[in-house]
Amino acid sequence: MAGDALRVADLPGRGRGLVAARDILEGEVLLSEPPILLYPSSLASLPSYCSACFRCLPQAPHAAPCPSCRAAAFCSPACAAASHPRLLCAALSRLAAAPESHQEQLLFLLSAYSLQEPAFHALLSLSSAPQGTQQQDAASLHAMVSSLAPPHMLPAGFSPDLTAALLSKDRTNSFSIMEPYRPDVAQGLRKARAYAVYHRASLLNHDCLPNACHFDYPDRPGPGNTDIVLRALHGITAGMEVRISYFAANWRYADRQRRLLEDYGFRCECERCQIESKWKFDDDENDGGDGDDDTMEEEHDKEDVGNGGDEGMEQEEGSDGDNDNDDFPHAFFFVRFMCDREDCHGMLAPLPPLPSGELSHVFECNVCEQLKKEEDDDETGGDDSSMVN
Ligand SMILES: C[S@@+](CC[C@H](N)C(=O)[O-])C[C@H]1O[C@@H](n2cnc3c(N)ncnc32)[C@H](O)[C@@H]1O
Repeated sequence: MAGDALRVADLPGRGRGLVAARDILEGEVLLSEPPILLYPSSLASLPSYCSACFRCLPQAPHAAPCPSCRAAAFCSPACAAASHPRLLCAALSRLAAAPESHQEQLLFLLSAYSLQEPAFHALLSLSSAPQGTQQQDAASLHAMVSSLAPPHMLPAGFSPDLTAALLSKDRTNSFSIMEPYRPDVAQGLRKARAYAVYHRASLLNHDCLPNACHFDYPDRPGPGNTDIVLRALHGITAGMEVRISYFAANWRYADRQRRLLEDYGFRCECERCQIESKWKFDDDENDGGDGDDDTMEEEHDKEDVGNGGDEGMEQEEGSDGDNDNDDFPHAFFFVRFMCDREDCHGMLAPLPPLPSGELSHVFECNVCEQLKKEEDDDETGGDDSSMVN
């Protein structure tokens, strides 16, 4: 049972995290949960995605504009009835006049201040981002929310301090729900359609060699299309922490460290970082871009907990002839778990085991959704695989 797989634990040096409550099989679904907060990534994304479920909107006249704000649109009568955050709806028509650099945070704040209990409390209980320049904008963002939202709709407790506290939750705990993968769009140019915060998934800590990865299926039919689904990459022993990578796992050492320090406030000392910190690089390569795709984070610029950039491991490996195989003991991880489709940089997780416990040899990419069949491994662990679709 997916619900039995994880428990929350306090972990030295990492705050809370999710730990395997029992032995876990590779491919198992560890978590499947709806967001506590879901909000559009930008004003520009509104015409493309349903403002309730964030599926791609059908062409006019099948998309129904929100009767209140006329700026958002819904894909079905059910989504129109579900509507979208009430403060956001009330403010949306005037949001375009706000400075573009603040619009994303205003979308977050207006959506967060629309939350009811217990979701609002759950959001506030998440860990806070490190203090940074974005936090210095809290006072001006608070004033903008005050001017955009009708006073009678503002919740009890609305204050500059509460606004600052909310902002500190966003960057560290949000996942991007990305635009659909398209082979003709470079990974670094793909944008988020929405951001989501989760009660349990936002407790996942980072590892540069993760043992799990998450999937989104925003365009799948039926309910639960914005649920996050967490799957084990390989077997996990009871008591071990379950961790994901906060960005594409093939980012270079310096880029990973920079992102984790600036946006998540910690220095990664995982086994892989300890080895790669000893690698030698040309200065220009280690000073390279941060692989930001974001929004992502890419967000473009927002960091989020779970999507990545576009820097390739090949660049890292090839950068220095001194790094031989003894220095790179994790090669098999990348062969087995990184999608090799051009410009994808997704992670491959095995499909869930059969009810009998039989493990799957088919892997699914969490970015391009490609299925890849792993044939029986040869003794060298070579990449003996073929595409299923
Ligand atoms: C999405 S939250 C994860 C849950 C968080 N540990 C908590 O207590 O709520 C991200 C934050 O967890 C911490 N964190 C995540 N991975 C870590 C790691 N590998 N080492 C140290 N701290 C980590 C950092 O403070 C980071 O900003």
